Amino acid sequence: MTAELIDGKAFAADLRERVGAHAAAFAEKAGRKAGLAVVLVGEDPASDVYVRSKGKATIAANMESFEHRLPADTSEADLIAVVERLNADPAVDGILVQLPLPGDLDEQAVIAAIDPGKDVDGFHVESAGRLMVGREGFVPCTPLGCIMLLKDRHGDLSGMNAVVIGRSNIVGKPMAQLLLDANATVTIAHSRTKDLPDVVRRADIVVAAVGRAEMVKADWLKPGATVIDVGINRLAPADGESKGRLVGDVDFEAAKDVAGAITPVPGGVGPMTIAVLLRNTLVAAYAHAGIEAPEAL
Ligand SMILES: Nc1nc(=O)c2c([nH]1)NC[C@@H]1CN(c3ccc(C(=O)N[C@@H](CCC(=O)O)C(=O)O)cc3)C=[N+]21
Ligand SMILES: [Mg+2]
Repeated sequence: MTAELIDGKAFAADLRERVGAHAAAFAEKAGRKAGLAVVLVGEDPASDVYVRSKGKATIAANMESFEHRLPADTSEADLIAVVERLNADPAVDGILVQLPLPGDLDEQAVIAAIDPGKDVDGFHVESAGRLMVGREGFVPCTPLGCIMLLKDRHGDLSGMNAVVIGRSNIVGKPMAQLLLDANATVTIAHSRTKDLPDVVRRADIVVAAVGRAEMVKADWLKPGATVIDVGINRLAPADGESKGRLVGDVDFEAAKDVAGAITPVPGGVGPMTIAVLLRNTLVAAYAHAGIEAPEAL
């Protein structure tokens, strides 16, 4: 191993600690805690574990957690009615509707119903538009967490070559925009990109967000590159395992001997996502209370 490990878990713990202290100060000033509502439709066990860990993290950060669990056969109208109630609820500062939604519920229609001032996931078109034109707004938690890790390591990203692999609305596209805002030279690669290994080899910064286990190989990397692995893929259980291993989109075992720095999976980007969600919720709370948010947030 020659790469430095980028300890997202430790960075996230630090961020949560800071947010928790500011959230306590907020509660003093505002006379109420900041509140995050999470809506989970259906009974996917992985989502359930994840929603519960978010609830715990919210409470640990001195905020209020509201969970709404709805049956898998909930209609779009009923789901939107729940979102509208949360929009109107003054105890709720942030609303997260857990994706993916089951069945043929229209995710875009549901997200569009969220008050953009409570859109702590940053998935609303208003938030996406604000990010694109450089106006203040909520930025999706995963890419914001990634850019925090990159700025922590490199300080200034000006002129660096960044390659984002993946073009989703929730990671790839906002990630590219944040890198561009930091004056990196940005390439977005995807499933139709020609000569992907050669494209990745030019990168000083690689952000892998494709959702394919260990797809990015060590010999695709420029020696010394910084690698941010957004993927969280569960492998099939090997002999004697009850649960498969969790791996990223990068072949970590080989890549760690070529990269300059790399995030592990687990313990890299995943924990940052939750910490940033809490941070966004507290920013929303300050705005709702009409109190200026501390600079450090
Ligand atoms: N509206 C919405 N917003 C989301 O942000 C959202 C979502 N829906 N749906 C599901 C995905 C997934 N996601 C994760 C966040 C943290 C970890 C995380 O903390 N992972 C740990 C380990 C997890 C484990 O051990 O299973 C890690 O990477 O170290 C994972 C996954 C947020 N998502
Ligand atoms: Mg995410």
